[in-house]
Amino acid sequence: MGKQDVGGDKVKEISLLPLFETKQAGFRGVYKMFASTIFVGICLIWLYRLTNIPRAGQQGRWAWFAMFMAELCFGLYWICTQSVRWNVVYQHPFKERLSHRYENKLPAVDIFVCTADPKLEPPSLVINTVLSVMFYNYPPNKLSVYLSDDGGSELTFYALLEASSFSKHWIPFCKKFMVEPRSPEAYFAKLHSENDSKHAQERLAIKKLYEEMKNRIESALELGKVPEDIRKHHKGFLEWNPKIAKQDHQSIVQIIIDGRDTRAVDNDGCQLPTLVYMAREKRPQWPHHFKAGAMNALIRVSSEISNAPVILNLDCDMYANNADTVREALCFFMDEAKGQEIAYVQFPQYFDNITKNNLYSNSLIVIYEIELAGIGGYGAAMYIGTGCFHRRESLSGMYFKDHRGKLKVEPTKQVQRTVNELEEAAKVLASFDYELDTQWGKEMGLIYGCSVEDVITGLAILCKGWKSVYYIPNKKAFLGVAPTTLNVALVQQKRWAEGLCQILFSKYCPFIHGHRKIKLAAQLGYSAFLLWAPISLPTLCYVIVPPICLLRGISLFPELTSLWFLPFTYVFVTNNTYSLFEAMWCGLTFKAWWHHQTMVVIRRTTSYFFGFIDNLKKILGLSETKFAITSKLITEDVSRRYEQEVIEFGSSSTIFNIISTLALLNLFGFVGGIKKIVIDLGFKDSNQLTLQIMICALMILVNLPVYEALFVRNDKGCLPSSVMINSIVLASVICWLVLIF
Ligand SMILES: O=c1ccn([C@@H]2O[C@H](COP(=O)(O)OP(=O)(O)O[C@H]3O[C@H](CO)[C@@H](O)[C@H](O)[C@H]3O)[C@@H](O)[C@H]2O)c(=O)[nH]1
Ligand SMILES: [Mn+2]
Repeated sequence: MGKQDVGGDKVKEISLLPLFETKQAGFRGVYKMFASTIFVGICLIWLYRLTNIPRAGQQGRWAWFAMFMAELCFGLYWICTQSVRWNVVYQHPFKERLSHRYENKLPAVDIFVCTADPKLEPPSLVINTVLSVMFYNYPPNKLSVYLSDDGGSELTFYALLEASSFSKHWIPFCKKFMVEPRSPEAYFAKLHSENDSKHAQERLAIKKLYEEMKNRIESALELGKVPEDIRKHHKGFLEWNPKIAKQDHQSIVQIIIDGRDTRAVDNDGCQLPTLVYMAREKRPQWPHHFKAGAMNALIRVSSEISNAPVILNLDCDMYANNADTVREALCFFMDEAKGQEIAYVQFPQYFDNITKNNLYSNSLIVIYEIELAGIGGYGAAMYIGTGCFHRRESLSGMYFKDHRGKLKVEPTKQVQRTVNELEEAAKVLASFDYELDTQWGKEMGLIYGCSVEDVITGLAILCKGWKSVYYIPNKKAFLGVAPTTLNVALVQQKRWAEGLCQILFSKYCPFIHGHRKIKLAAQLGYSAFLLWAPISLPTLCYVIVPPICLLRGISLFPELTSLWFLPFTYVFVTNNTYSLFEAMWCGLTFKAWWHHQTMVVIRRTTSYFFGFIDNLKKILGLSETKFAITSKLITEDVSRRYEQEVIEFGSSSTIFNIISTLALLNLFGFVGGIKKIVIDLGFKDSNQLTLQIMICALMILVNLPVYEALFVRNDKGCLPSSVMINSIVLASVICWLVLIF
């Protein structure tokens, strides 16, 4: 519509329309009523435990208390998980309105990509992410892409150089055919039907270029170094000498493409975005604070070079899938009424390599579609790392009350300074000394000392008076790589559980620090995550105590014929039916939901438990924060089993010994219980043990893949015989001890 067509009033009206809209999810009333009935059931269970305590001296008194404590914890935890379901909201940005109002006043955006290890995070993966963000539907002179390489590797640097040359072909190709996704690897992996059009021909040509580049990068990786003839072509390689190691090197900053340079153009003559390689200084004796340290160095280095008011952070494995994402995110920051107070906009983290039935339950889809949207409903969306847009001011530690005015449109451009000068200045900012005796890692930037630097930083920002938004776009904005083996998945979960629990005891505990800044319901919502590690204790109790008591014929649950039986069954059945319904609503299959049940038991009894223990150690000063990088490498053998949805155990870690022992314990308990009923009791009084036997039976069903890996499978991913022997011995000893004492 031309400007002439609309009267003055109409123009005004359009410019007053909000840039985004918040809609509440439906059926909230119905859900609240339904949840109340479960709550009544939970209270009845507690009442049953309190009114039926075995008398002193009677068998199973301690077991009874243990069950009561476990049910008390589950009940309270359930309440936390409700607060994320009462106020689920979904956001809708209007990018046309943004263009209409601000097309010539769009702010600059800095995009940070983090990588840490060329072996676990192959450079070809990293540059796919970089290439995917070099061309958004956004003015290229307003985009700057920074790669932080904590691996300090010339191989990654080399890959980035290759990517910068390739981008000159890739961007025009994407533009010409409106190609998406803009990660070449993901794009070429898609099936393309037409074969002889102009598009197809050009695709073949560019695919060849891409594959040649990938080969060069991969053979350098195999060689372990960049070939001499290539090294000669870029002065950047001079930074690497044989003495440089991952944990021991000076700071390196290289502006590979200078977006200010009018000669920095693609093959069509269009401007390219700025592209910067950074490896912050590392010395073995100094802690480097993992991703948080990298992000803080990036914040400073970028402030010297492009200083955009908005920052997007991506992990190296998470490519951009939607070219409009930047515009959509800006709708939130630039909304006239509510945009001012928004510190960050978090997108869900979807994955590209999830199997049909979500083996390992890695897609976290219910968390993304419901729980995080629920916390977002209270204006306190969680910052969960990759896929988050930040307002630079809030990320640099500014309080909301000190913040003035809108996003700056023109970044403070460094027009006069040469690339060399900028690089030298940036190197100082990326050096270790720079942070000494400053507030970086405490009050400024990402917070140090926690293995979920993101969540704790998000809370710190909210506590400074800012609000945040969680936004699920219709077309997925980013796609990443999820773990493909059980071990890697559990190590990742352990890191999360440990870090989340640490927040509970830190000064950023939402209940204390967040008091009056974050709504109570949101505080409870955060606890649903922060309590992952502690919830392992009641779970272990529920997995261990019933089978042990079965062996001795001690009854812990009401009889089938008693009315108390009802609340137990009601809570159990409705809760699980609801979770199944929720999973299916999010698009999961029944089998995926079932995998999730297996994974919940495995995670809670191992990862979360170890996370809890390591937290205690940390509190006692016995250990320090660690960060085990998630491997993004997939070997062919493993990948085949992953595709077939066969769980990959394949090593003999403590974790697998525990999983197998618990599975066997429940099997033995079940057998013992049946024997008790049939032989010892001759079916008399068997009602007393029914519920307990059912619980063991469920545990057995959930553990079927474990038995299979122990006794049936013989591929490389099965459980090694050492684990089989350990767990049989351990479970038998436990049973034997139970029976003789
Ligand atoms: O010393 C380090 C360690 C890690 N990273 C980077 O941090 C990112 C996340 O590491 P990853 O091993 O992939 O961990 P995940 O558990 O998959 O990451 C999730 O959890 C992290 C911690 O909560 C968040 O930072 C991430 O954004 C989120 O995707 C990767 O890009 C790494 O390259 C560094 O830059 N330096
Ligand atoms: Mn990751």
